[in-house]
Amino acid sequence: MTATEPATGTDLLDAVADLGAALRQSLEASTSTTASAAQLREAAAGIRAATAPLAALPRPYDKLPAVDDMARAVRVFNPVVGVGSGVAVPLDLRPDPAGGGVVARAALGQRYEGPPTFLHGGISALLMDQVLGHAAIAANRWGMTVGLDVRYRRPVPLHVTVRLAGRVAAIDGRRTTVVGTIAADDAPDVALVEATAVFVSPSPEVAARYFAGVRTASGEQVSGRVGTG
Ligand SMILES: CCCCCCCC/C=C\CCCCCCCC(=O)SCCNC(=O)CCNC(=O)[C@H](O)C(C)(C)COP(=O)(O)OP(=O)(O)OC[C@H]1O[C@@H](n2cnc3c(N)ncnc32)[C@H](O)[C@@H]1OP(=O)(O)O
Repeated sequence: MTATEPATGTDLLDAVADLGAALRQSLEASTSTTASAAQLREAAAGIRAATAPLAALPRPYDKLPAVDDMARAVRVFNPVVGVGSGVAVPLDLRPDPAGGGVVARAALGQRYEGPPTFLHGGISALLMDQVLGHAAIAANRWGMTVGLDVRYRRPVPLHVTVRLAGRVAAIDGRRTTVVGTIAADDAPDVALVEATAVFVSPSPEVAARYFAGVRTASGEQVSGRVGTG
């Protein structure tokens, strides 16, 4: 069982993951196709037709999806790790066997392009925020990001397997400092991106104020207890 893998293989979860994969294929194809204007319009019409029945059955945004598992920090529509998200990679974060922290490998596609043939820097920051956040959670230190420092040493190539890693560097009260890198998988010691994030666990009063209205699919209030256990 991994940090980001959903708890159970239900039919709904399988379907959510299947739609997520189709959405990602669609986004990738739309950013890398040479199709004609007529072909693009036909695709747009088909996608709109497929979307309408989903949009007719909305879920309130303060009600968590039935497929989420907050106790294990599994969020199925998370924009980085969520298997149901069209914009997610999705990253498959696992405990780092080299000791401490978490690690994932992925090849990033053209839908994440910034400079031609390279990853968008904002996407690197997004990925690092999530990876470092999971490293904090893996150390039982869930918190909200209060600071994220990203150093872009070299551009991250698209379509090449990269290694994304994070580990807790310091703990101070409710503050957790986490460091991490993005590197080519075949040169893991040469950081292309270096990041440091500070996560702060909200005080109980603040957590209650922020999340009091949030309910799980079965109607339970969401507690501040988030972990990977
Ligand atoms: C019931 C909850 C369930 C949730 C379940 C989640 C499951 C997750 C699963 C999977 C995802 C995992 C991965 C996610 C990755 C992405 C994370 C994000 O995108 S987070 C969104 C962006 N971040 C914000 O919107 C924060 C905005 N900031 C705030 O709301 C507040 O600053 C908050 C709540 C974080 C802290 O507020 P205070 O009132 O509780 O605490 P104060 O007293 O201000 O600070 C506490 C300590 O932290 C230090 N601190 C505060 N800000 C700091 C900063 N910028 N740098 C350094 N230290 C700072 C302070 O100096 C203080 O330290 P001293 O106790 O005095 O030593």
